[in-house]
Amino acid sequence: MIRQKIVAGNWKMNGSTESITALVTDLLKAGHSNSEVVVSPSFPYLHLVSTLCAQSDLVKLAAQNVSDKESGAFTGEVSASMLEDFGVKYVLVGHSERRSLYGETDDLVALKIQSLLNKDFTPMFCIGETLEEREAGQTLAVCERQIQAVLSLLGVEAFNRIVIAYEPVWAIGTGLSATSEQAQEVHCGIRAFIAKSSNLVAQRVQILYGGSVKASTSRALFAMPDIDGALVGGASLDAKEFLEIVKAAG
Ligand SMILES: O=C(CO)COP(=O)(O)O
Repeated sequence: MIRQKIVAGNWKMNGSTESITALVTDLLKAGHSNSEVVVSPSFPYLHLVSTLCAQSDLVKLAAQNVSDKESGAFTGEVSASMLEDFGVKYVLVGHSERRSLYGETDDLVALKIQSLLNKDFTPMFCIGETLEEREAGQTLAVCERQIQAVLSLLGVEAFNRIVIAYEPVWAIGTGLSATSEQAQEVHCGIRAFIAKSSNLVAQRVQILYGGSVKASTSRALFAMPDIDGALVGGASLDAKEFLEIVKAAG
C-alpha cells in the first residue's frame, strides 16, 4: 500500500510575528512537494499562517492542542469549532509534553480525538515511551495502551482518519534520535497491533516518527517501510533544515 508521506513541523511555544512570517515565506518559496507539508504554530499565530498560506495549497496548517469540550466556562481552552475558523486541517493530540507537563491522560486524549473527528479534522495522535519504559522492555506495551484508549472509545475505523506520530519521549529535544531500525521496529509493531482489529486500516494508517529528526537523519528514517513521515520539533524552526527534511521525504 502506498501511503503519502507527511512532514510536519511542531513549532511548540516558539516564534513571533516577524520570525513566523519569514519562516512561512521561505517554505512557500520552495514550491511543490510530493509529501504533505504541515506546520503547527501556537494558537495566536494560526490566523497569520493561515493568511500567509491562503494563496497556495503548499503548506497545511495544524494546531498544537484542542479542548475535549464544545464551549463554555473553560478559561484558556480552545475548542474544535474555533479551529474551524482558521483553515486548520490537523491537530496534535497527546503530545508527550501535554501528557507529562499538563497531566493529559490516555482517556482525555481519546476524548480530544473524538471532538476532532466530530468535525472534519485529522488528529495527529502522539504516542511513545519514556526512557525508563524502554529500558524495562515496555515500549510496545505503552504504545498499545495509548492506542487502546482510542480504540475502546472510537473503534478501529477511527484510525482511517487519524495520523499516528510515534515520538519516543527520550528522543524529544535531546538530540538522541531513535535509529531508523529502532523506529521501524516500533512502527511495525504499532501497525501489527492495529491489524489485530483491521488489517486494511493498519495498512492505510500513516505513522510518523518524531524525536530529534534532522535533515541528516531523515533520509534513513524515510527509507523504512513503516515510517510515513516525520513530526519535527527544533529543526522545523529553520526553513533550510526543514525543507531538506521535506526533500528527503521525496
Ligand atoms: O516533540 C517533537 C515534535 O512534536 C520533537 O521535537 P524535537 O524534534 O525538537 O526533538
